[in-house]
Amino acid sequence: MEDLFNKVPCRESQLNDLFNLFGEYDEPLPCSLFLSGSMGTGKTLCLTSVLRYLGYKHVIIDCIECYSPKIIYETILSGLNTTETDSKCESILDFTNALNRIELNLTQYQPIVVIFDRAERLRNMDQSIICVFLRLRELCNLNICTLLVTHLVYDSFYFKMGVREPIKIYFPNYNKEELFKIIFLHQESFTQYVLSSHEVDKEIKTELNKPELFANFLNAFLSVFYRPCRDLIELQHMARINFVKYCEPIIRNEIQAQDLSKLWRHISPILKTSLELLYLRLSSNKSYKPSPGKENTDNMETVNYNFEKTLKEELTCTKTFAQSFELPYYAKFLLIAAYLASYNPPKEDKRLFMKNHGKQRKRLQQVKAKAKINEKLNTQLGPKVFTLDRLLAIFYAILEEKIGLTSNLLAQIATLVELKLIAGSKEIDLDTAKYKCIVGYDFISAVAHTVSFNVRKYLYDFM
Ligand SMILES: Nc1ncnc2c1ncn2[C@@H]1O[C@H](COP(=O)(O)OP(=O)(O)OP(=O)(O)O)[C@@H](O)[C@H]1O
Repeated sequence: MEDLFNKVPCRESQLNDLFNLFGEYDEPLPCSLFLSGSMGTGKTLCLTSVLRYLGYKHVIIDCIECYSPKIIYETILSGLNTTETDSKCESILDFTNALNRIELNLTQYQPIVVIFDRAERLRNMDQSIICVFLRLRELCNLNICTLLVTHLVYDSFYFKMGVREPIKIYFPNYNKEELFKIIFLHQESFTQYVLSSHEVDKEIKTELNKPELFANFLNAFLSVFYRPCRDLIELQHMARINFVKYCEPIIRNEIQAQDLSKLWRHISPILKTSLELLYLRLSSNKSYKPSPGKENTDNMETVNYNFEKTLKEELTCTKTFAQSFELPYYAKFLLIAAYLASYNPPKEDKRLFMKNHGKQRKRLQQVKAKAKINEKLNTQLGPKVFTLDRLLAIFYAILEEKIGLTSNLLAQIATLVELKLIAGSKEIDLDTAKYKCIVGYDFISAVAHTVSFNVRKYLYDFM
């Protein structure tokens, strides 16, 4: 058991609670438990470690994957390895009947734990379902315990009646010392990660393997990252990236592993820059490499500067900016439609967006006129105003699938206005609303790229 407590540090009280509640093999389990705490606070880890240690039968239901009651019932039954898996289980009655039938196959007091991970999703289902799960013990004769695991507090689960209050266990966020202790557990894997991407001689390898080096780095790292981020998973990810950078001057023999102040001066600007990348998970292919000839310490600042510049460029480039909005699928098409409406003359819409638009005769006058206009491209003249019905017409023309005009769709136009990607009124009025798309070509082509749409093909300027 000591081994388990060492593997899951800083969670002694929660582990003890779980051990006490689950008790001995032949003792009755509590009816239901409620585990809450922010993401990455070790809820799943503690629970699975305890259950594995005790050897209790358990089924984990991910409420995102099991999105309907039927799938939940069937996953529980198949998780219990019963012969009932083939039979259909459509309702609560079928489910409890099936549980009562399997009872015969199990030893009478065999403990069974059913875990609902991301249990907040259960709130979207019929209220009776969650009530049934919370008092499953009473509905069948099994020694069964239901466990809800969620990042919400208990008060966010509204029940009307018929609920037996579960026993609650709270997982608070880790403080700085605890985060240090947990990340430090994986010191070896961090060092292996550095060694896997660099060739180093034996002497340096010994230096890199020293726990003191990693401890020093982690202290420096947490002094910068602890304030803006408490998420263990993100911290581990950022620490992994930055530890490589911390070790690089040591590998290049530019800084001694013991020279803490030089190492701090080297890593502190890099840490500050990578703070801006928290949660972004940008591609790390552009990681900086010193160009040949820049191998002494004097050039280190230039290297750092270049690295910062690359990161800043990546952050400020239009593509990253466009993607950072994370627009939904139809909103992207609405924005593209708005761009096309702003930069194409309305009289060309028929030719651009309709399949059978008929032939257009080219009169000399027209050719001349076009040549004249082309001197000033629409895309350079700035956006023109368009009406809502024109926007919707273009939207439906460029969208291959046919979807209904719902209030959801119209609300997305209001969102685009709110995000300042389109200028206009937030009130959607088919008769009077006028809009203007205010994003540039680079932005729209980055957005269009994500939905595999070629904007150039539909722009009058490029015809
Ligand atoms: N005390 C700890 N000791 C060691 N590792 C930990 C500890 N707490 C969390 N972790 C690690 O953090 C990661 C996330 O933990 P876990 O999945 O248990 O969190 P969670 O609270 O269940 O998160 P979520 O709500 O997102 O499911 C895992 O990789 C786990 O190993």
